[in-house]
Amino acid sequence: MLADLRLTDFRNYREAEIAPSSGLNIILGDNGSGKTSLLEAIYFIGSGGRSFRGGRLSRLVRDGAEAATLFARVDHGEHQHRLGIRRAPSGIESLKLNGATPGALSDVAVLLPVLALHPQSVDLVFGPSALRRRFLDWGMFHVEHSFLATWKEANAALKQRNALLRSGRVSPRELRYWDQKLAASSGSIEQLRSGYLARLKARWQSVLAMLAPELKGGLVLQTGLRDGESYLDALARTRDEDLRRGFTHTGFHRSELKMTVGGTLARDRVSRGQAKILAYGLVLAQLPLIEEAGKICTLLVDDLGSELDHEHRMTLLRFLAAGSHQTLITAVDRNQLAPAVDEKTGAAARLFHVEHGRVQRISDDP
Ligand SMILES: Nc1ncnc2c1ncn2[C@@H]1O[C@H](COP(=O)(O)OP(=O)(O)OP(=O)(O)O)[C@@H](O)[C@H]1O
Repeated sequence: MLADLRLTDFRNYREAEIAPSSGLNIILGDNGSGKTSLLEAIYFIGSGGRSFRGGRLSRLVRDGAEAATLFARVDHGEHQHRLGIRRAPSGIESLKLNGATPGALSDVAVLLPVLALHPQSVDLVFGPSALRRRFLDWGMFHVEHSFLATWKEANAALKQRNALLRSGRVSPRELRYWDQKLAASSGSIEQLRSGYLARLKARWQSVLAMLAPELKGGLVLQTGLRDGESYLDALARTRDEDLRRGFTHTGFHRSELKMTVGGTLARDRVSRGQAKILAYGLVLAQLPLIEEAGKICTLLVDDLGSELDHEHRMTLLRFLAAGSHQTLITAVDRNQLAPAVDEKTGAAARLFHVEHGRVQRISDDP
């Protein structure tokens, strides 16, 4: 959970600080004031250097500045950690965790599980399978201890196998070696994925039952393996094509997470508003799974209103306001959140106002 964040030269912020509460936080401000950028900065830390906005990451650095820096204090279990990231237009320049340099961005990201609801969330429905697979893997990264090591192993085997395929001098013995490595780690990942997916799907369906009971959602993981086929068999089957194209066509990296509604592929059937509910439901379904693993999620909610009708928006807001996780919601004004975030729930929220890249706390909340 985020205790506080100081950002320098990030988007339109020259220098700003925010200390959100552990519950509901509302960030108010006019169009273009910097609300999304604030959420984006938090997401950047928790996602290991990504943005939910799309576009070039070099644009995160304020115009004319050399680099953006983010310093955060993060409560994780009993401990508080200090995280620091400096990002130049060309890439991450330095990374600090409690004053030392961590081995990888994932060492920082694991301390701050962030989930975001935002206009591009619909990509989880309409976008390529890789996005849904990454989303599923994000949950496992936080929940399954063995996932990261297995995933790194699988990735390394995949890279080596692809390099060998492209080398033009393929030794059958070496190829068999990488087949075995890739098959074993792909099998372990799929096993973890299917266990996690069963739990995620159950949660998703109960969130949907509350948000939009007319949407009967289904999620299926397709590995591309034929009936009774192992990964090793499949790698042998696609070997000739792999050699021809210099690329591995079978493995953990090719699994498809299919989303259906009423038995039809969701992306061919639903409206944009419905897609938003399906996608938001999927994001919200991760929250309890992360919490069951003893972690507290930070949920970032940007521009909730767009494309949702009043009733769906209010149901969603009530759900968010009642949650036990740390939530930051942006809005142009408070009326957008009323009556779901009413006087009672609103009084428990911490309010911030953003103007021209400056953040000001405007409530004396708990
Ligand atoms: N690299 C950058 N340097 C300086 N300013 C930037 C940079 N990138 C974006 N901006 C500006 O930052 C401002 C804040 O954008 P942001 O999307 O955070 O606003 P917002 O408050 O979420 O707006 P809205 O309510 O319209 O969604 C915009 O005016 C944008 O043009």
